[in-house]
Amino acid sequence: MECRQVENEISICKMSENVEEDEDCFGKIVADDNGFVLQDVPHLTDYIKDLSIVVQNDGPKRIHFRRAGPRQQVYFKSDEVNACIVTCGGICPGLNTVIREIVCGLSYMYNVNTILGIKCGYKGFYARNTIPLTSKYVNDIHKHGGTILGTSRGGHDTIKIVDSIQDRGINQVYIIGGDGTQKGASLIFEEIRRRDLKVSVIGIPKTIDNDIPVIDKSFGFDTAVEEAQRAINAAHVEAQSGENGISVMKLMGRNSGYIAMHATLASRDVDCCLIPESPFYLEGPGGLFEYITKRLRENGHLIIVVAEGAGQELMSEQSINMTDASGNNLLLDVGMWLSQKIKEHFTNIRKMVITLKYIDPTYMIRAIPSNASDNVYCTLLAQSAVHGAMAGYTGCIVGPVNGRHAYIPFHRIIDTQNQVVITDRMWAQLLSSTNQPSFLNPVKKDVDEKKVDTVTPRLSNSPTFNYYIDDLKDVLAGESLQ
Ligand SMILES: Nc1ncnc2c1ncn2[C@@H]1O[C@H](COP(=O)(O)OP(=O)(O)OP(=O)(O)O)[C@@H](O)[C@H]1O
Ligand SMILES: O=P(O)(O)OC[C@H]1O[C@](O)(CO)[C@@H](O)[C@@H]1O
Ligand SMILES: [Mg+2]
Repeated sequence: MECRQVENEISICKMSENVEEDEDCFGKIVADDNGFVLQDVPHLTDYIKDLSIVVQNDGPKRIHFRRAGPRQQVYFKSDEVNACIVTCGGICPGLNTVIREIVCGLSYMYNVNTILGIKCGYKGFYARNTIPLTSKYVNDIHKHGGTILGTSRGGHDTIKIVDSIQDRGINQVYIIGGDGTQKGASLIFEEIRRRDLKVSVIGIPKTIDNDIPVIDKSFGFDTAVEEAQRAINAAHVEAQSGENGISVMKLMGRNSGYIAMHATLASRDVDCCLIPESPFYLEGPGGLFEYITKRLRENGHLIIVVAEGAGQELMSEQSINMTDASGNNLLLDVGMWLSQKIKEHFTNIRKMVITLKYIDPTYMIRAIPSNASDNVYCTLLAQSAVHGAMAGYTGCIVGPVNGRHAYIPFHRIIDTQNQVVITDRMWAQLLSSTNQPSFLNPVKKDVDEKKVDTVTPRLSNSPTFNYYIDDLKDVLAGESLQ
């Protein structure tokens, strides 16, 4: 019997003989037809035969995903593989690491030598030259921010892209990008499938906003939060040194306030964190101005971190209704607007002396190379992607779900966005740590009611809790028990 310990918890064994059930002291071993065995734990019903079930939950079954990793069955010969890699959307720490590790993974683990870099995002498939990628070429790229391939927004034309894939004889497509990119990847996969092409399409989710659902977190997020600490430190020094010092700092987060929330919790110097998921108001009891007054009185200074997507509904007078090339709404500068409103209120109306500094490190936190933990994470993602493509999986992204790397079908992640759930524990912890108002019970609202409908839904259920990796399925060499 060949046994293997998986992550210190689960012993999965492959039997050379067909053992159906066995007793091991007080443990149980149960085998299935494929030769996989479950090292089960004792249960009361093993020895109390008439034990009755008190609650029987017949609700819908939980969703499981196929675990990522190497497989016994590989569907591509090394010299047959013609792979390509493309990066799309905004930049993010770790892009180059993922590129490097896909190239090295293909080359070292599967002896693949034909890998093309597609230049400048989706439009590069039909409008640009390609870059031949080798392990030597990518050797040092993880030490640099950005993407060596270049990236872009817009320009997704499914037919032209798939024509180009077909014309070039590409049979593995690695697509690194955020929510928009993965929507585009899903369309490419569908067209490839419609044409019956032997082409694996694997997405590697990228976004510092951490807004991709299902996965635990996206790469680059940790690095961005860490870099934000440097800016918060500067904001703190400025605020501490000025008379009634107020620092307003804007961080990225179009629809999701994860960076702002984590940067606030990590720093302990931030007095107030404003995110898109939690509408706020300025005037009146429980409002931001009242809180600023209180903090200045107590502490002499204060730091506000605001996610770029927060408070958009408050800036009705400046509405621009414009989109970028990918169709994303262009946001108004909430940091600038908020700074102006605070100045007006305290200087003009309250006749107070304040020293306000507006700090905008938004691009600085995403233009850097990934930190150590993101590097490890990027490597695991890239290797999972390579194993998946070589094993013939397609139409999916790779990513960790409840701590285990998995293959997740595109359709699971493209219809929703991951957002901070303000009724969840983490936001509650942030409110307790900053002591800021929750803004949940406004006496006076500044919100332009007409605009509220146009903003992203505020409360969503955290989808992560509903997803599990089934340890029994697909753990060893990729064969499912079912
Ligand atoms: N619904 C869609 N269908 C097809 N392609 C899309 C779609 N949305 C976006 N894309 C394409 O995906 C690419 C990147 O999209 P986008 O600019 O929205 O960035 P993203 O991948 O969401 O990354 P991020 O927002 O984190 O920077 C663009 O080339 C865009 O044309
Ligand atoms: O200015 P750009 O490059 O369009 O990117 C800005 C956007 O990119 C993101 O960082 C996502 O990548 C958002 O937070 C932000 O709104
Ligand atoms: Mg996006």
